[in-house]
Amino acid sequence: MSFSSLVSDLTYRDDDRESRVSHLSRARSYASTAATSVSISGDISSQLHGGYSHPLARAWQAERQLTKSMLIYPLFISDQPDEETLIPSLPNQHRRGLNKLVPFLEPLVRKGLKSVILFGVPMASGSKDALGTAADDPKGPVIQSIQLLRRRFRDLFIVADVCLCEYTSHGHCGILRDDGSLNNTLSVERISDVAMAYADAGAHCVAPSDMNDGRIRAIKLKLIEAGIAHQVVLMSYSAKFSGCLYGPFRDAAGSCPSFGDRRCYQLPPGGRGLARRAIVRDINEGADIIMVKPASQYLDIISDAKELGKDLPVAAYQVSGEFAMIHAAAKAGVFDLKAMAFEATEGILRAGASIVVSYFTPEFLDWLSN
Ligand SMILES: NCc1[nH]cc(CCC(=O)O)c1CC(=O)O
Ligand SMILES: [Zn+2]
Ligand SMILES: [Zn+2]
Repeated sequence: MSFSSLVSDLTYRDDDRESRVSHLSRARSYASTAATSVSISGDISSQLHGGYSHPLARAWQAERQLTKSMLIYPLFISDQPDEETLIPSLPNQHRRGLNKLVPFLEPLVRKGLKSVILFGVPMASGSKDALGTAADDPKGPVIQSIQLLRRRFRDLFIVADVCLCEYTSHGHCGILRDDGSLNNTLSVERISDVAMAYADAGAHCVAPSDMNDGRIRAIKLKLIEAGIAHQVVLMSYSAKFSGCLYGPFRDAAGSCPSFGDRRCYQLPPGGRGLARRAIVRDINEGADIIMVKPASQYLDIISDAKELGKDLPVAAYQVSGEFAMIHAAAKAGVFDLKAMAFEATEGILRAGASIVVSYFTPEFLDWLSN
């Protein structure tokens, strides 16, 4: 038996401690008698298996290991206080009213949930208009839930997504000109007002996902002017790509554009250069965290964000389509759900993210406890 076949034999018996030990002593005695004939010069660096033979040693290979504090859980908050509706295209996820929020979150917070991101969903007829007035309605779902969650969960970090598409009659992420294109100036003015309203209500973090140019600077300036810039995190969805992965979210939030698409403000999937420019711009405008979205299809962009903003945390949003796709494939027997959820997330962390927005958060809280 050759030394190398003995070693691979050992590897295959990794789980069987008894036989592993006896093989080990055989290997040692073989190695000592064969020492004169085994050349150890030159190719020592070819021996890698030893470095990851144990589960803990395997975990140590990752620069970053997933922890509960890296996770942000998206919540869809309806303006109907008692609503609790399953979203068919987004497995296990619900749209919930204010009265359903605390009972739902209590067990998750007990399991170690650290952060949520809030999306308001106005269901009442007539609540949408051209300016997205409902977005910062003090009686609306986002402001109400920020106040409720701040009161009920002292340590929960509350992120408010800032956009208009859930609240506008046309479903676009800003205020439109007559020709249907975004009026950037008016949109930035409105978006920064909404962000301020959420920060005033007590959001720890505001996260504009609208993609209007210059909104990070506008929000930062208003936060400074109001004297609260020192206690609010500004997380920019800097590199948000248009594509087909937001479908289930738009079902959940009722935010599908009534005409056209978002290709003139969200980035084209091939636009790596544009993404890099947007990331640099948002850092210069005062972003505290850079987000890349979607996640798994854009790992190069996550790694670019980490390179360009090496002193900022990078967040990645594993979006509704990525989540639904993993569920569908697991259901079809392609792979095990948990294994894939970890593999996808490990890829996202490896690329450079240290914050992950994920619909898998409740599952991860269980999986990371064991
Ligand atoms: N500005 C809206 C918004 N904020 C977060 C998401 C996507 C999240 C997901 O798909 O899970 C979207 C959808 C969109 O741009 O249409
Ligand atoms: Zn939007
Ligand atoms: Zn949004």
